[in-house]
Amino acid sequence: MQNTLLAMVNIWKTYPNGPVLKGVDFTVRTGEIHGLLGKNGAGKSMLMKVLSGIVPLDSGSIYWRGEAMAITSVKQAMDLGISAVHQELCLFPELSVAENIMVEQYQQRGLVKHGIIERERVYHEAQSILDELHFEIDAHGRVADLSFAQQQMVEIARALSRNAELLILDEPTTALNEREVSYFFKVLHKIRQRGVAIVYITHRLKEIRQIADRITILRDGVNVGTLPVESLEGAEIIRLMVGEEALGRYPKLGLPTRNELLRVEHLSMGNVLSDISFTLREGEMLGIAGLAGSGRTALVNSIFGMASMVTGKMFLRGREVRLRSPQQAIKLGLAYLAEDRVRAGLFNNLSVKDNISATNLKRVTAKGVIDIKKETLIARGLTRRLGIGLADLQQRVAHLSGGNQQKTMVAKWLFSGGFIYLLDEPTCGLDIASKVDLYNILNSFICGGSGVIIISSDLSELIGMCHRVLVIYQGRIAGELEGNEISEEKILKLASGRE
Ligand SMILES: Nc1ncnc2c1ncn2[C@@H]1O[C@H](COP(=O)(O)OP(=O)(O)OP(=O)(O)O)[C@@H](O)[C@H]1O
Repeated sequence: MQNTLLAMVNIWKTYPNGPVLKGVDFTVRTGEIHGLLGKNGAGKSMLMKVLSGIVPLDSGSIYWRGEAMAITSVKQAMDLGISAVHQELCLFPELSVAENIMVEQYQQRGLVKHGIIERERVYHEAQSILDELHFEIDAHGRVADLSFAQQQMVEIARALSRNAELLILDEPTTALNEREVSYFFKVLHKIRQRGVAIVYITHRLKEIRQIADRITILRDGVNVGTLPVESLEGAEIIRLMVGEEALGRYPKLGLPTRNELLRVEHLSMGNVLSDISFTLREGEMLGIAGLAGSGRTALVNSIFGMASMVTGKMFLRGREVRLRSPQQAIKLGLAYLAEDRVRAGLFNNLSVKDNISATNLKRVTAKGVIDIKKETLIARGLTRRLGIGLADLQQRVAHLSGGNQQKTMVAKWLFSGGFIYLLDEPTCGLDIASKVDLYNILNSFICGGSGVIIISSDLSELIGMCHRVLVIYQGRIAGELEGNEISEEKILKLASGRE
């Protein structure tokens, strides 16, 4: 086992609903970046929870540097040198960067003298850790004032300051823009050069190709392959993840466009949006592209009645409307899947069924009483169509995998029964098969005469699925592309103000 830092052997974990990890073997070598892939619910996060001491295993063995270890707590995992950075960061926003990095190590590093914390030394030590990693972050700054990407760096600095030898990163680039991702990758390379191993969980195959040395693919709680990244074609990875040949990734429909559903005229909002005009027709999927901060999200917020100081006109099926609240928007047939939904829009302690029906109880209520049969039937139909892996509809949302929580959020809005769907980054966190499921559901909506607006930073998704794409640059429509004109090059040119 030369060079092997970690070996997890025959790991089992079962919940009342059934086994989640079924005898998984998993190894990590010193100083490698190891991609961990698999469909939503395959067991990736669970395997890492076992490794980082959050969840106890039922049976199996863990070897650390060749020695058998029973990892029974997060502290013990950290003491060994195993640190996880989760998607929901665990920082104190009101404290400084230095305090966040050092807070657990004051005693250990001798930073407390006569009961008083030596602030200057705290800042100095934290700054030298940040500088050594080439993170351009001021240790005096308040965490709440940093971007998400910078906060992630602070978490990583904190983990490395505790001498982590294995860093677990769970979908670390989800909230980063392209520039931040390329900076982040440089950081990961530097960390690897220090001999630290990284387990990198993601659904983005392109990233895996760029960054990983080896990959492991989990399917339904089983390791179906650990291989060097260059030995596998993308299609082969997908086949291993999904267990079958992947069907067409973008099932775009070419429907004849019909009546106008939505018309926006000269919409402006402070200095965020300026003179935006466009239409959406029945049977159409309209993409909105633009860099982070270009005004993409502000645009859909203002259409959904969530923004103030909006000027201009809006027409639904030819009739002028003034939307002043999301409630009013929902009533008139708009549905909005917001970008910041990650778990925030779900009631964690309620069942999947209750979460789905919460947006439109009227649809399942007769004479003031909820028709449970109808509610169950619709919820079951939606969870099946979206492929939400769950034992039963009563399962609490808190116990779903991240991707399945995401799909529940989508199901919830689909249930609301609108005819104009505003979707902000709808496939973020979904595996490849689930993305296709979602596209097919959207197709069924446009076939039924609805219209869909998708904001996405995934350009191949926009190119693959949309009939038209509006590109926003600094709050204005920089250009509109249609049919074969829609290409990555053109979108990027318009989005960066170069055309
Ligand atoms: N506390 C729990 N109780 C019961 N089942 C659970 C619990 N936590 C997770 N599970 C189940 O374990 C399975 C694996 O979940 P896990 O979070 O590891 O998936 P994942 O591969 O990380 O997926 P994703 O890509 O969606 O994040 C899922 O079916 C999930 O519902």
